[in-house]
Amino acid sequence: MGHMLSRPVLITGGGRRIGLALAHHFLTQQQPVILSYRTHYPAIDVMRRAGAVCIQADFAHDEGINAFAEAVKSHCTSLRAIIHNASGWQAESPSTPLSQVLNAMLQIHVHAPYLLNHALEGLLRGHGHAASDIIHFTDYVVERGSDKHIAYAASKAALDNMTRSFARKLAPEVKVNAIAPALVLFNEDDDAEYRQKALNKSLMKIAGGEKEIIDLVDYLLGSSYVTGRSFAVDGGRPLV
Ligand SMILES: NC(=O)C1=CN([C@@H]2O[C@H](COP(=O)(O)OP(=O)(O)OC[C@H]3O[C@@H](n4cnc5c(N)ncnc54)[C@H](OP(=O)(O)O)[C@@H]3O)[C@@H](O)[C@H]2O)C=CC1
Ligand SMILES: Nc1nc2c(c(=O)[nH]1)N=C([C@H](O)[C@@H](O)CO)CN2
Repeated sequence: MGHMLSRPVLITGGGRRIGLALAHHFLTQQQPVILSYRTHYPAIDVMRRAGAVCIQADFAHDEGINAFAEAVKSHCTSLRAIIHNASGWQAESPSTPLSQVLNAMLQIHVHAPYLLNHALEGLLRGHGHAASDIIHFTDYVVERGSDKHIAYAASKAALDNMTRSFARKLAPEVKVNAIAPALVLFNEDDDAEYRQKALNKSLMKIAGGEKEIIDLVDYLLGSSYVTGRSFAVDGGRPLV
């Protein structure tokens, strides 16, 4: 039995970028954190020293998801929130069988949230009206599709739909909402041409940055009323 945390926020994919920024934010607020990581970046050791419980997990197969759920239960008897951040942005490519792309996208964006929400429901309940939260990270492409990330967009659309299903199942103790970003962070290998093209796709012409997401997560956790909804963080992209 690991050391027991008091109502931690659970963040999947907390080893880098937005998930790591969220974990750091909550720890700074003295909010206990459990995070999953697949790759052991140096940041994981930093988070551990800061008090986070960091659990290695690969959600590529249901066995890994279910084992992670059991590991979470060994560290806490209740959860403040589950933030489903873990994701793969995989495009279709001639070198990868289509079934492999589709299975990978469904595994991380549908199997993981679906199985973890069911497995950990009991840890979210029992704390009163709107006392717990689930947040699904979807994507702007849920609205309009994507010609280059078809399986990715479809799996995020399924996650968007599950937001409403779990909101109906878990209210009023647990609120369930989605955050649908467009360009929040570039990837290191994004070249100047790609970056400029991507920036031009929104009205605001910037990448939103982690703080936009963190501030919205704080709002959702602080609400006693909002549930079953998706919140776009897209710089006005649909209006371009
Ligand atoms: N960045 C952006 O501009 C946008 C982001 N979003 C969404 O916001 C969320 C955060 O985005 P971002 O920080 O860029 O995400 P990243 O792609 O940078 O990180 C995703 C995390 O998920 C983990 N992960 C991937 N596959 C698996 C798996 N099979 N099992 C366990 N963990 C896995 C990764 O682990 P590892 O490091 O080991 O690969 C990584 O830590 C995502 O859901 C994303 O889809 C949506 C639109 C735009
Ligand atoms: N898991 C991820 N999903 C997405 C990423 C990412 O880096 N990891 N990035 C994007 C892009 O920023 C896209 O929104 C640009 O138009 C989408 N999803």
